[in-house]
Amino acid sequence: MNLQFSIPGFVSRRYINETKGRGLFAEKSFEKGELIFSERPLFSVQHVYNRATAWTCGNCFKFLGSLNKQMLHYRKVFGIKEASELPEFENLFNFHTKVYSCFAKCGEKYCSEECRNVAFYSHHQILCVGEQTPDSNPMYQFKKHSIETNELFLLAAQAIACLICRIANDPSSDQPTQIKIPLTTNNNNNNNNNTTTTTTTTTTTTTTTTTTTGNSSQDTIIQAPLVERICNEFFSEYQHREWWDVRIDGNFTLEEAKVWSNESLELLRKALIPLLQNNPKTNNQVFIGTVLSMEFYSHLLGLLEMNDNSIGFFNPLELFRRDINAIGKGPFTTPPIQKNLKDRSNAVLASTVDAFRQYHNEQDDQCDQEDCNDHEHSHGDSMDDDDHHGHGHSHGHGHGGSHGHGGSHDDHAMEDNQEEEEDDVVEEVFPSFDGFGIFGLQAMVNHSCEPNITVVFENHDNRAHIKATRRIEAGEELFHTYIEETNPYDVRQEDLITYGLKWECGKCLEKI
Ligand SMILES: C[S@@+](CC[C@H](N)C(=O)[O-])C[C@H]1O[C@@H](n2cnc3c(N)ncnc32)[C@H](O)[C@@H]1O
Repeated sequence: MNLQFSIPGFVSRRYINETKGRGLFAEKSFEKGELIFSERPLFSVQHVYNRATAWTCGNCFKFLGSLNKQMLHYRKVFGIKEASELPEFENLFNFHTKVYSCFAKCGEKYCSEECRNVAFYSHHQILCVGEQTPDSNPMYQFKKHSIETNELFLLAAQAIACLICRIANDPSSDQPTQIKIPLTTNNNNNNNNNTTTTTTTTTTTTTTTTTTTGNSSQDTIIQAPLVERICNEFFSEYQHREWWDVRIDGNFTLEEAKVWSNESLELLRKALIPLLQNNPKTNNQVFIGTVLSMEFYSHLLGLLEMNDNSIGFFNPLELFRRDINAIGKGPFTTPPIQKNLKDRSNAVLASTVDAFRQYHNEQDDQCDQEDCNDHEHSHGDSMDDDDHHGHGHSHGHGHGGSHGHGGSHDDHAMEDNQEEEEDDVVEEVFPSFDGFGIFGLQAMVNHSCEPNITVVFENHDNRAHIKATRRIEAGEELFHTYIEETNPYDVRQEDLITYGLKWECGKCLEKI
């Protein structure tokens, strides 16, 4: 995790004021459509609901295999026994990756050895449940609980696992020192001066006793300057509050958030404590007590909730299906494919297309029955070729949609989507990848209902590309939208309440 707060000559982070905190600013002018910067997430996960129906690499999220392998995978998911394959021909959306299994055969797949290694050594070795794990396994229980309550716990576990891996692998981490972890609320910390209006957790290895200061912070013991650096860089650099102070909306109550967090942390402790005690680098009571405390966990969840971004891009099979049938406005194969190839391809795809259509109908019925406002992951109608804004997603039950900070789906998003006709929507049969994560620089971008940037995933992997939606002058602040900015004023204000603030961009001031 290398935090980066500027790209010299392109963008830099600046402190604005107490209300807004910091923002990201252009250091040079950018033309409409120009790439401002690209970045990979620090932590990221695929939405659970999306896992069976978007078969992607567990590290970079690229769709796995090839068009044919994708199709065979979904046939297996739906129990379709058919052997026909797509004909070979040059297609814009054709691709080939290898498929590697996790070392421990837990079911996770990767597109390359490099992706498998990166995921395993950065966090997966801590979170992997292996093959044929009994239901009683605490990590299995933790994951099950996250799926049933809130997927944000999965992202938090990944962040904690990354921290543990870094400590465990750092050669200097057995040199104890005094450290301060700014866990308490920080909203408006200055750019370089990371002062918080808070008390901090002070640690020393000279004693194992814990004392309480006048401000209820604890003197605790943690080893290693590395722990300090990691915690400081993370907690000082991003806004955070306790999770239940960040976003409680119609999807879950404050009480639920507290109960779930307690249950979740208890399971995580059961899973991780034996592991931490087994490694001399991490076997420190105070370290364990701190990173697995409710104070740490609730702030970590709050930090993730306040700073996450959605990640989404099309399934190449869907692009292929649209391409051969000239559906939507995407780039089509040139020259157009011959009719016999098109017919053959459609015939091969037919059973999987039918199975997905039925699946989407069942999902929609279930949503209707449950009167659920959680499943913004619409399969289709909101997904036309040009506008993938607001492809909201839920972080499991009750997380209720992402902050939706940007997250246009792919390279078609830069077209003039404002001019898109309301009814010009294209059915999405093969589901897109849908996930969320924390991006170091994007997390510094503030909201406006008149954004000047958009986020696209044009490589069809987790690398976010930030592009200008209009000409941006040097020195201007970059804004993206956390909500569906095309909604009317009242709806936007309602949506913004979940962020605990009222925004006053030009559009809102004029009540447009
Ligand atoms: C993803 S962070 C953006 C970076 C943040 N300003 C910082 O200093 O770390 C989101 C938080 O920034 C603040 N924020 C974002 N846009 C804002 C705006 N237009 N006006 C005021 N505060 C804003 C809110 O506190 C929000 O919860």
